[in-house]
Amino acid sequence: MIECKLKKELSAAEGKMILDVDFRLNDEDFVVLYGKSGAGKTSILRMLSGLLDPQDGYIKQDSNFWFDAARNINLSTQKREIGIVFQDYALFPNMNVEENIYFALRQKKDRTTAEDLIELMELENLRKQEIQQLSGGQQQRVALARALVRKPKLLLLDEPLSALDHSMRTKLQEYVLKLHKTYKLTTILISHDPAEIIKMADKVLVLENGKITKTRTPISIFSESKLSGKFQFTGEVLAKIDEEVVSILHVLIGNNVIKSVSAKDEIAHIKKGDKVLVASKAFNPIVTKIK
Ligand SMILES: Nc1ncnc2c1ncn2[C@@H]1O[C@H](COP(=O)(O)OP(=O)(O)OP(=O)(O)O)[C@@H](O)[C@H]1O
Repeated sequence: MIECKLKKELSAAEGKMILDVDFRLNDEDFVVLYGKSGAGKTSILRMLSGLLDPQDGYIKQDSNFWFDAARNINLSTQKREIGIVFQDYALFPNMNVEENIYFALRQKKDRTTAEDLIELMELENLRKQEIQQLSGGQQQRVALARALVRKPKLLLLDEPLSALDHSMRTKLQEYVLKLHKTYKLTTILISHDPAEIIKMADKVLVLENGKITKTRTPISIFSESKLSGKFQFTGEVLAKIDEEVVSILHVLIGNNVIKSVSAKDEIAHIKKGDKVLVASKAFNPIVTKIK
């Protein structure tokens, strides 16, 4: 379990901002930090990893303190059991794939984990490749393998997939989930992409101006009503088509068929032939002249 209470004054564009957060993560949680640019998401990851010192608070992993302002405890990044991957791959350009992964192991000589990661991340054929010759997605696979080679408990991901195109991003999401499960990690991901968040996370911490304002499941965050559901129609389900993480309902309303996208588990109980109520959420009505 990771427990932390972090406080620090940051200099935001509009002036000073107090980052003041208090949260706890259970083992094997997959948590997303979600919020506007400048809300403090990266600062939280930097504090957890020992790259930025909080002014007050503590960070505790099980019974080990990584940081405790009151007792002057502040472990170096290397001594915290973390792996980090940033958006810019931060690999060593003068080393090949294998050397990048093995570099972190100089002290430990744990070849088994390194070899397991090379297999899991499907890097076998790229072992001797220079970093510059790799695609963005391949570089992030190397970065993920390198982050985990010392078997950390906590994986910190600062928008690692945001520079990748859609199909590469979808593939990398699978790799991240595979790593999360295989190594029983606690993972914190910064992401702005609702589809990615719904697919990956168990829990979302919403950050606004340095404070956590909501801790919820992804579905409840992204299906929150933005306006009252004034527009409501009843209809019959003609078809339900299951996609990767969502289901699409085809509903007959009057003489029209409308398609509605929902998270799979949210409408798991709905089947073809059911009568349903369709109500608008963030409704943006379109008006078309008919007469
Ligand atoms: N070491 C620091 N000292 C003081 N202020 C800082 C420091 N690092 C970052 N800040 C400021 O803190 C604010 C929050 O930055 P942070 O990078 O944590 O936000 P973010 O939510 O990750 O944003 P983005 O989504 O754009 O990456 C910013 O206004 C930034 O300028």
